[in-house]
Amino acid sequence: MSDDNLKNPSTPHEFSAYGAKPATLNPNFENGDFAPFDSAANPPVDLEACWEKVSARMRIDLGDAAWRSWIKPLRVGSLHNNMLTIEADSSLARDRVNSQYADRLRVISAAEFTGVKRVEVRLAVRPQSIAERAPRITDNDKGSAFAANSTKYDRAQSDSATGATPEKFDPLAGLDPRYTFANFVVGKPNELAFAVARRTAESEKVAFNPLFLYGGVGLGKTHLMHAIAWHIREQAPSRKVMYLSAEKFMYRFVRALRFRDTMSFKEQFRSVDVLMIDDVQFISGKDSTQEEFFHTFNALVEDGRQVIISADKSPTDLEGMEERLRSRLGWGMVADIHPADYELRLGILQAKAERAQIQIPDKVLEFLAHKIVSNVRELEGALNRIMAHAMLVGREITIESAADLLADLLRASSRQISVDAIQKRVAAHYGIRVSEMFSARRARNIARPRQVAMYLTKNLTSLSYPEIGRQFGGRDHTTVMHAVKTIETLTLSDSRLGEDVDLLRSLLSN
Ligand SMILES: Nc1ncnc2c1ncn2[C@@H]1O[C@H](COP(=O)(O)OP(=O)(O)OP(=O)(O)O)[C@@H](O)[C@H]1O
Repeated sequence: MSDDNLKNPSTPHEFSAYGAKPATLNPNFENGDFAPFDSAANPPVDLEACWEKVSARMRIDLGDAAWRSWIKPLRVGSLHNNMLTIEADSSLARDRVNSQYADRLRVISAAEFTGVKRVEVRLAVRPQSIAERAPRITDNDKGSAFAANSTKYDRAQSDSATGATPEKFDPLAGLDPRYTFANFVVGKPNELAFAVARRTAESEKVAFNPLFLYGGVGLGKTHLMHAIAWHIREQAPSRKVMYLSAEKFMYRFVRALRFRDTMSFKEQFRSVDVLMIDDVQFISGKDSTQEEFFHTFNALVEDGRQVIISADKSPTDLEGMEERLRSRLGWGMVADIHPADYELRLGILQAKAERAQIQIPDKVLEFLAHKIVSNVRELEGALNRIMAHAMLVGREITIESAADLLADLLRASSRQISVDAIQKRVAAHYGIRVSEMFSARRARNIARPRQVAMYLTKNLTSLSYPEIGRQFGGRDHTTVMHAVKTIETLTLSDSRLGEDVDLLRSLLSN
């Protein structure tokens, strides 16, 4: 869709995947076997015209940059049984739109597809794009599990990498323009990561090498990585910065092997001033990619170039990563991003609502900050839904209407159990102080409840053994493993303990 089309919605829309076809026909019907849209339930709908309106509203809503990156390349596919299919040109783009903009697309589509009683939105990859796809990488390719995190940069690289000729490589294409330091809200849980990221971006000389940022899903690692790249690009344009996901690093490496082009691969990566690799855990268990990464890493660090890495775990907890690489990754500055606390969640909501210039009452923002505790991405998703609704109905949103709109998210969120809640509940049950969960005391009346709490944490949360150890006063992961095994065994023979554990589990789960 060209920008002109937006200004003039009557201009026929270039529909490259299918050729120019009448807008009210379903392009999914091949060989001229066209059927009117949704003939059973609704009158024919001018899909192109409706989609243009949706797209135009998304443009106003998201701002030009995000719209250009993510919405503009989408095509309207079909509308069948109230299911509107929107097509992206790659699975990376589809997943990204799905995770970031689907709610807003749904609400706006429901309003703009007039004449249709109800619209559900589904995102798909344009069939032509699937056919064009390069053969998949066999080295344990994680595929779409990672696609949601990929940027347009990845998509551009991936799409251009499908041809047989060496692709033109833009090392910074597709950095998300919203991911800047200015747009990053700082609070206790992320202040260290923010400070070192800023320092690294501002330093003319290599600051910490490597800088290793880690934290759970959706807590802002990619945001900080992009912010560093933006800052360097603006302040020191002569420095050569390369940013890419570890998935893409592997992709490019495998491709270089396939085209026997490893020399130029090495040259490309070793000639940069700053190398940024996002989600490095992706290469866990991928031995040859790790080997190549190890050599690239060493070459750069030895040559005094800056390396910046992000991952979902600390270097020592990266399972499936070679020991020598894990230890190198931990050599420089390691900074973690903790889950956002209430104040930070509220701050992020306020900043985002303010930027979107949409009035949401404080009470509603506070309600969201209390209820959506999983991660910032989900928090953003919830706010987007509320803002889209506020924009559409033009009425002030209340806590009740927010709760209705977010019923599914709130249910999922309330099922999440925190270590803190487990420790408090177990301590209360056994009549000990919560602080004993972290203490070094080994007396049986303290040690056993602590083991029960570790066992429940392993069972009711997704935390790893090392992470649990840290939450229990910095204990070693082997201590946690021992505790879990002990309780598992004891509950088989000690019915009293078995009952205690069952009771606690059900109290915590409901
Ligand atoms: N402190 C913050 N201030 C503003 N926005 C934030 C903050 N933290 C996270 N976000 C936003 O939350 C969303 C998710 O962040 P991001 O993609 O950087 O997470 P991530 O840690 O890289 O996740 P993943 O592990 O899935 O790769 C982004 O839209 C980002 O802008």
